[in-house]
Amino acid sequence: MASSNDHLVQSDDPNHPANLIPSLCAKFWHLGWVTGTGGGCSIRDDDLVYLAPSGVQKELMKSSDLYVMSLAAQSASLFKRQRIYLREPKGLKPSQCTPLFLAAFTKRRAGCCIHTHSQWAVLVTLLLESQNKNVFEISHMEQIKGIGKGFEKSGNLGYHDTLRIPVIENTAHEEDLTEFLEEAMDEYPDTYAVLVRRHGVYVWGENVHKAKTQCESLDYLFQLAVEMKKLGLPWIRSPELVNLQAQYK
Ligand SMILES: CSC[C@@H](O)[C@@H](O)C(=O)COP(=O)(O)O
Ligand SMILES: [Zn+2]
Repeated sequence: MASSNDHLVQSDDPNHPANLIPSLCAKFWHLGWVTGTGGGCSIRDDDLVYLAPSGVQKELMKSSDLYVMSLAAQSASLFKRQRIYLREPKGLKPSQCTPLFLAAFTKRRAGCCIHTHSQWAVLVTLLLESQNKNVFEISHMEQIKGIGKGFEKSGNLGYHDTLRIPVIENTAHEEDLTEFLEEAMDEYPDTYAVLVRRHGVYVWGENVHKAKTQCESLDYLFQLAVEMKKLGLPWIRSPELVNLQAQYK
């Protein structure tokens, strides 16, 4: 089966998922999102899901290293943990993030899901841990407008909206995060991301462009939040300040 379906990862089109995953991961490595083999990215093109191998240097991946599966065949399988691949590269194992990426594809019909080990995301989860909180909230920041309003909703959040990103606790094995990620999606149906304590973040979007720009906007906001905390500035603008602004309108 493996070699017969090599055509699934062979294309001259730079926007083909099999070419995009390696090129995106190479870019993400420079941002510190996928260093030391951590993190990754998966793309769904209609029923086909493209996945990276596990434990490889994600910035050095080639299209021939990728796994391909049918999403429908996956959901139809009686044995959810048994995965059927249309294409499997030799001598590699599929990413441990696979069930988490599949959750974004099946529960939110995402076209792309990115997992980063960004230190900004990790630091935000640590700051929230010290406050006993399991949701990141920030308001009145222009970059919030880079995040969509939610699943099956059109348009993006506005400047006056509060962005909320749930946090789940880390587990010893990546795949054990799946049930908690799914629970967070149910509790926050409009979220496009879930932070993982002391680990990183999963971000998705309806297509590659949206997943990438939302991940960039969130990383920007996580970094900003860490710097604000250092300066003693609150993440939610206080009502007093809102009143003060209204006074001088
Ligand atoms: C530095 S090891 C990180 C892994 O355990 C995991 O968290 C991860 O993000 C990547 O898993 P992988 O199976 O290599 O795709
Ligand atoms: Zn990870």
